[in-house]
Amino acid sequence: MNESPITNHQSPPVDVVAGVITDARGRILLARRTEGRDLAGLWEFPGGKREADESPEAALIRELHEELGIHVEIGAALIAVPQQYPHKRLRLDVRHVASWRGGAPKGLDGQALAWVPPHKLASYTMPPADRPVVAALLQPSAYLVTPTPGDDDANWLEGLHRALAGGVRRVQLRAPGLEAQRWRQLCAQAVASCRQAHAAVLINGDVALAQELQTGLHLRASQLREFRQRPLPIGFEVAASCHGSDELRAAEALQCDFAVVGPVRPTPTHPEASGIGWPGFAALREQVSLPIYAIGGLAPEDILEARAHGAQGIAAIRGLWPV
Ligand SMILES: Nc1nc2c([nH]c(=O)n2[C@@H]2O[C@H](COP(=O)(O)OP(=O)(O)OP(=O)(O)O)[C@@H](O)[C@H]2O)c(=O)[nH]1
Repeated sequence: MNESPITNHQSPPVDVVAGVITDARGRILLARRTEGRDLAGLWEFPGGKREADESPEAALIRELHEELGIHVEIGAALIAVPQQYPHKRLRLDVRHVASWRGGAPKGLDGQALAWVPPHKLASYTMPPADRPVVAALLQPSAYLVTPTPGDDDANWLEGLHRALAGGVRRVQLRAPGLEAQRWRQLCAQAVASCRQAHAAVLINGDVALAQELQTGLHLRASQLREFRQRPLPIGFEVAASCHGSDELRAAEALQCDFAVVGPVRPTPTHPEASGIGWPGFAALREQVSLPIYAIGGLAPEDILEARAHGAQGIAAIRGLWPV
């Protein structure tokens, strides 16, 4: 290691490139970091540091040849995660590997290799920057937050059906100020629709209703202080809205599955808040290893840019609600 032992949040990040190599059975290749290196023993996506004069693609091609003995063709970008570690900052730029030749990958540096079915990735201990990478591989890139229903509940349910038919697979049911009994009934119907579409569903703010309807729970930022432990058992998703690093750390301490951070851009729903922009988002993102959706004036066409700043994707009310 040649990094300074003194944490310097302003020091430029180390650029790291890594590849998602998938075999014909859909399994993903992980490599185990060898003894004597930083984060030894942890599993990671094969790759390494980019040299100053290299493009990310050239660096990844070189690293995978040196470490695994294969010649790869680089595919689509998955996510680039800015991450603060105690002694350094890095930006982990992860690409899919479209194809390779040169036979089966071999651990040429003496590193153990494992072909891992996607649903088992979470059981491998990985560095903090890899948690958002695994989430980007497995979880939805869009998180719909429902608008408050107007007078017509059927119309609102129809909007939800259309969003689900359009591919939304994670939904937060939210309607601040709606009368409790009406909202409970609407939620029960909405939960049934989400289940039918195999979409994850989280209820905003109301633990009792989430428990009753057996859904996930989305905590408002102001609720983070109310809980000392995860409010629902593992297996029921818990998420939180966060605006700064203290709230993100609180969400991580509560073992939230993911967070939502924004506004990236100013929005009509929160006109008082000026946007933090993508650099502001990335600066918060690197403080924790939680998967984080970006919110605030975003729509599906922003997902690629969101991923380039380490986001799981975008969360939106209007941007994901069919007109
Ligand atoms: N290749 C790879 N590196 C990762 C991943 N996640 C992650 O945090 N890293 C970090 O990115 C850096 C990669 O650099 P490297 O693989 O060339 O490691 P190295 O031994 O030269 O680095 P070191 O000097 O930090 O020990 C390491 O600090 C490593 O911990 C990952 O999934 N793949």
